[in-house]
Amino acid sequence: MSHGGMEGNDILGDFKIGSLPTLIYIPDFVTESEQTALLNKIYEAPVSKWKSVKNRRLQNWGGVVHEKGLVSQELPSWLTKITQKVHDDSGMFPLPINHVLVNEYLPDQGIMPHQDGPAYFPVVAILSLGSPVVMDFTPHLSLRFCTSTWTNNVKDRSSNKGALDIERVQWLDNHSPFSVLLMPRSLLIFKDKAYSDYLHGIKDVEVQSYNGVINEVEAVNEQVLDHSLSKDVKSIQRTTNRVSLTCRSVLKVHKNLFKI
Ligand SMILES: O=C(O)CCC(=O)C(=O)O
Ligand SMILES: [Fe+2]
Repeated sequence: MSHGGMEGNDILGDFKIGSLPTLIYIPDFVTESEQTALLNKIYEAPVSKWKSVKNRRLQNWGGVVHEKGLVSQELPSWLTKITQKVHDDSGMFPLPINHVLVNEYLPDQGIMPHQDGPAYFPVVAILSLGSPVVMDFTPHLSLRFCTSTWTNNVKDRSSNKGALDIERVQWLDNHSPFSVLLMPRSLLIFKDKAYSDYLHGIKDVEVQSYNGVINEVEAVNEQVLDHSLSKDVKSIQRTTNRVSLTCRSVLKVHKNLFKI
């Protein structure tokens, strides 16, 4: 099914940012009125739908994610409208999007650097609403480079240690931290290495610098429109809440808990 607007776009060609092959940033993915409609639906949900976690509140849609998969619940139609558009326009999801996490951050809240859980297929799309923020990506050394792992697993330590050290240094040379400015109504997608080799997080501060973000050109375009972006010092003042919709595909789906 096609949803207009993005037809004919070569997503990777037109919206890839930074040096990784699978990091996509699409500004203005939804309109102002779509943003308002989504926020209305999110805030119409009963208070019991919100779960408070450290430093933010969240709503879980699509079912409960366990280590062994998803005990699924149908997404409401106001959400499938957006997940279908994300799926079809991006062409980055081999499976339907069946899970959406809505995160709400007050201006001084963020999310610790983390990697998303193993139950998800390694691609994520984040729709940002409300206040702009900067998301930081930090290289995350895989376990095979950790000393304790190779000491335990590798029989011939002397010959393998050197090779592993070289590989480790090469890996670090190829992975640098970077940051992305997430403007309201934008969509960020990361997949494969951008998903597995980096932690992602948002600082819990009201003022953030966007100097050097890999999509800084985006900030320059938006300054005139968005008063939360200061031009001279390249900073964002987070004056309102930010609400994000994290869209993912869980591979294993169970219709009910008893079948797990
Ligand atoms: O709010 C965001 O942009 C990030 C959310 C996130 O990383 C997550 O839900 O795993
Ligand atoms: Fe995440």
